[in-house]
Amino acid sequence: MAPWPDGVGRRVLAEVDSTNAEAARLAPDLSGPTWVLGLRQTAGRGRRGRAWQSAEGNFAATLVMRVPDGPAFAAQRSFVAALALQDALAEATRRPEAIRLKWPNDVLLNGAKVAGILLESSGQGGTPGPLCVGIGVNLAQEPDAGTLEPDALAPTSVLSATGIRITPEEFLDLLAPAFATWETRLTTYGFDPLRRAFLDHAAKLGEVITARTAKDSLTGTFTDIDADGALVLTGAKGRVVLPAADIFF
Ligand SMILES: O=C(O)CCCC[C@@H]1SC[C@@H]2NC(=O)N[C@@H]21
Repeated sequence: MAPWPDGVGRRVLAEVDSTNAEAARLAPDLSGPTWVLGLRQTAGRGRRGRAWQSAEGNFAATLVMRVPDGPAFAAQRSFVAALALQDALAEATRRPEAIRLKWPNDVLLNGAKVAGILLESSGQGGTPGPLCVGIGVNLAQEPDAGTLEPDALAPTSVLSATGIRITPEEFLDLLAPAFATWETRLTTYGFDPLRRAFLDHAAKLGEVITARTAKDSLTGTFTDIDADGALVLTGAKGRVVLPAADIFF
């Protein structure tokens, strides 16, 4: 296992409402990037205002870090997080081929959702603050499918898919070094190596998928991720570039 990254802090809390909320509260007093791990999370937040259920034994943590201002810099950290999750889950499960990345913010194990990423800025009053990279992983239990939206991808957990038990603290020891490695690659070589690595592990590349944006629903072949991290679909309307969407398959 790689060592804990230099200069990165760690706070472990027995119970927290949301690690993203706690990270935002702590941010003004932190001197460097810090992981906030909640062993019990009572009001976990998912994307698009959804709730995130964090059952006992699951991983709920947020890395609070400073990035240059601008949405591109924040969005690149969701690729850092996804690739770090790919590495950490591959190490934990010893089944790298079973793990795929669902653009932009989910991780699949045997085709079912095992992890999600939620990026939030901790800024207040219009001033951007440090970025909160929230990560939830179903280590021990998956949510009851009946509690999810009807078109949500089926959930799974590391335990039910593989029989492997790993604690949140052990998982953080895998994830934090992996995140630091991808962050260093990004800041040293730029976004392209991350784009290529993501494509190597992307779910449904070359297949027909449906992407829903706030305004539209588009079906086409998932052909690429562009230099800004946007999804490229090719279909009846030609090549369509979607900076933000939810994808369904
Ligand atoms: O798939 C999603 O909708 C994203 C889920 C992100 C959940 C994590 S759990 C740790 C962190 N704290 C939160 O309140 N949410 C994120």
